[in-house]
Amino acid sequence: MATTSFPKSDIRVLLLEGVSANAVETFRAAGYESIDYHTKSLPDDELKQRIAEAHIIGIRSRTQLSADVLAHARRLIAIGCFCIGTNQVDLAAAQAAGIPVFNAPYSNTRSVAELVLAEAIMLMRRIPEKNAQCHRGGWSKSAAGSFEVRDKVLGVVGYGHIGTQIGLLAEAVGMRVIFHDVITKLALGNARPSDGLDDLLERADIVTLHVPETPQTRDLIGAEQLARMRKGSVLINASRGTVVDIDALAEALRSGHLAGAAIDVFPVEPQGNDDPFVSPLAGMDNVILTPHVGGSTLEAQDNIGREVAAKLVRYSDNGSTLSAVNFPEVNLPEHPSSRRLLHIHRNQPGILSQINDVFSKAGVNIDGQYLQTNPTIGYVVVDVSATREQADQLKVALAAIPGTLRCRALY
Ligand SMILES: NC(=O)c1ccc[n+]([C@@H]2O[C@H](COP(=O)([O-])OP(=O)(O)OC[C@H]3O[C@@H](n4cnc5c(N)ncnc54)[C@H](O)[C@@H]3O)[C@@H](O)[C@H]2O)c1
Ligand SMILES: O=C(O)CC[C@@H](O)C(=O)O
Repeated sequence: MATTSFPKSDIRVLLLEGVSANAVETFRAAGYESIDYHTKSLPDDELKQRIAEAHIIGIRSRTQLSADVLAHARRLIAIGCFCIGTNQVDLAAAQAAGIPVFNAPYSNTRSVAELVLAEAIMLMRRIPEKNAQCHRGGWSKSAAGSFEVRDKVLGVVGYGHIGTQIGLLAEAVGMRVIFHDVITKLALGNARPSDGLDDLLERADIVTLHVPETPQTRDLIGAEQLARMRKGSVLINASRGTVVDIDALAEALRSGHLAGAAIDVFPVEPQGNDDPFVSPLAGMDNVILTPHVGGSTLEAQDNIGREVAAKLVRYSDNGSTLSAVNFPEVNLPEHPSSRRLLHIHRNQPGILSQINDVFSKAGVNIDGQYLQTNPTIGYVVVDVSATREQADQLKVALAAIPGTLRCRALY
């Protein structure tokens, strides 16, 4: 088992929002014992207190790791988002502090796509209203407003991993797929790019959103875009709550312009399962409301738990930043006969020569050296033939270099 200059028993792992038990098992199997596990996100004050003590934190989509929160994370070495989205983390602030952020970019893709396909069929058949009526003792056996999805147009906004997957599933049941993306994408199956967002909105019977949360996607679908959608069409949003102006959507549904919607994500979501959910869409029979469960299948959560925990363990044990979303990527081999020094620094002139000076003065043999930089930070990994004591001394000397953000030794 890999050892670190800091005893593993003292490395504190803080896991929030009920991440899969697999994550806990993965950490324990790698020798990490101090695991603080919570089923909810934490209120800001408590989050700041706990993150101040944590070396590794695992979150899902609810916990906001803002620059303000990260300023308290004095000991933190890595962040794991046990999901696809990483918008809840201030990635630039984490990078500036020398903290890599990892996620699971594909583990719940299929789960979201399956749900969206099911919702498309349910909405086109007006099942949400019929279901609600039956529950109230009503009986509305009628084909009015109910359609097959065969030969209908599905408009996919954001043709990435999820968007392409839903496109293929939709074609399998006979839908015609058009898509809009900000970058040129390979069209899969018979899908065709639209002539921009407006064109897609004007042509689609079902519009489904699969963009990330960014400043550009905030209110991407507002009153104007909803008005462009075909009368009687439906909207599905399983991306992020900020992408749709929810009040404008409520109005478009009330007016009857849209026939229905399926919404999984909301501008403000409850912190946990015991907290109330409030939405202008609540109580509308033609709206499927789900509590941000697009990616919540046991298969997806098991995979995510293992995948993200393994990336965090690998970074902590070995220094590899492969697939980090905000950090220079270094894929490192094992180092069975060398001590490994990891140095994360601001990318400023002269720092590399100071790092090299430390090694040349120590007179140790360098067995391997890895370097990746981006305009903000640099990440240098040096494997040396050295005793533990020498490695400790090297770590102290490296940490003293001005511009150092984080420095660790692995034995
Ligand atoms: N509801 C859930 O439980 C759930 C689960 C997984 C992912 N998500 C959300 O779905 C999002 C998409 O996931 P993915 O894996 O497909 O991501 P992805 O990065 O593979 O695809 C996103 C696509 O959106 C495109 N895009 C970005 N900005 C755009 C814009 N302004 N207009 C049009 N296209 C734009 C990108 O170019 C990219 O092709 C995630 O970022 C996450 O927020 C939600
Ligand atoms: O599990 C979650 O909280 C988020 C799921 C989903 O939105 C994602 O980004 O993967």
